[in-house]
Amino acid sequence: MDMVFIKQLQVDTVIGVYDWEKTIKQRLVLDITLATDQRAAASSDDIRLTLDYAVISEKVIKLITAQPIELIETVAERVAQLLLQEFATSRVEVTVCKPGAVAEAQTVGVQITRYAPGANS
Ligand SMILES: Nc1nc2c(c(=O)[nH]1)N=C([C@H](O)[C@@H](O)CO)CN2
Repeated sequence: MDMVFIKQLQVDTVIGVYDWEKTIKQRLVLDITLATDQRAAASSDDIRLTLDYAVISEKVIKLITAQPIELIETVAERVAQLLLQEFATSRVEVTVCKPGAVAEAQTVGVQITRYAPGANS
């Protein structure tokens, strides 16, 4: 399957479980992959026939920064549902990292895969 991907999308937002986290912005870093058949876009050289990674990035940033969220699991799920609802894709993978969360670790995070209704899982 062909893929459109976005790597290391940086989003500064209010994220976290603890009270002290609710008054500051912290960085999240996302990797996103969307399955899509690219053959029609490639043969016609027409962006309207593929998934525009710039448009996707903009919508994801807007969604995440719209309101405070506690868990990065919630971020991952909301992003996956947005992508499945608004873009022509059968399968999405979303990784959300919170690099500042654990001082002893390079990064921590969650990764999910979600399918469009009717797509093979
Ligand atoms: N699985 C998760 N574990 C933790 C989360 C989270 O979102 N998912 N969040 C926190 C705190 O907000 C933490 O990042 C503060 O440093 C702890 N564990």
